[in-house]
Amino acid sequence: MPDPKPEVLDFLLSRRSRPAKTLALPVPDRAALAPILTAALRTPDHGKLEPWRLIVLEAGAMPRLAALADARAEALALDPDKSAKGRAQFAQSHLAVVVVARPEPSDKVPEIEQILSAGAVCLSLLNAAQAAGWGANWLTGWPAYDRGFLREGLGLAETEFVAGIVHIGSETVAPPERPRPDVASLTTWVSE
Ligand SMILES: Cc1cc2nc3c(=O)[nH]c(=O)nc-3n(C[C@H](O)[C@H](O)[C@H](O)COP(=O)(O)O)c2cc1C
Repeated sequence: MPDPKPEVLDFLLSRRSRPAKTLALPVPDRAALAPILTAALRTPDHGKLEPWRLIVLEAGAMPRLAALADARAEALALDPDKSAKGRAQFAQSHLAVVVVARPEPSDKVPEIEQILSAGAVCLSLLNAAQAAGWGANWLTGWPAYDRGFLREGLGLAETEFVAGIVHIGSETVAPPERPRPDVASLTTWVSE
């Protein structure tokens, strides 16, 4: 017989992100973050390869990363709007968790499955943070794809990449709900 958990289902049916720039203090401390990170890594992982790792960016790291985003934007000759967005993601944040994908060659587990597992870590992290009462937002942005930023700012190896940067903090505003997908038009039922 099913063992329903209506509270969990209600949560999943109503959960939503908050824009990172609207997240404020306080943010979870290391003790409060621990179960959120544990839940995030309790993620389907074919072959138990653990093809991901986490980097927690605390408030003290943000000015350095914002300055590096500026420097990289200048080196890449990015337009001012794009440059400012890259900086703001770090300058305005008090806490973010970088989910790093690190797929490895495997005869058994195709790379795409390892990458999908990293995406699943991002959603689990988002859900766990929201379930714990925090606002959260899964972002990438150009710094997440800039090898110079990743190497110098986050210490990523060339084989690693960012699956997501999940910002976590206190909710201040609830913007209008975004339109949600039409399940019927996206679902095919096969019965014979
Ligand atoms: C891989 C990935 C990267 C994303 N990057 C950004 C981003 O850089 N900027 C942004 O505004 N939203 C970005 N989003 C979208 C938001 O995280 C999110 O989908 C949106 O705010 C609604 O989320 P919700 O369904 O949890 O409410 C990204 C989503 C994914 C899956």
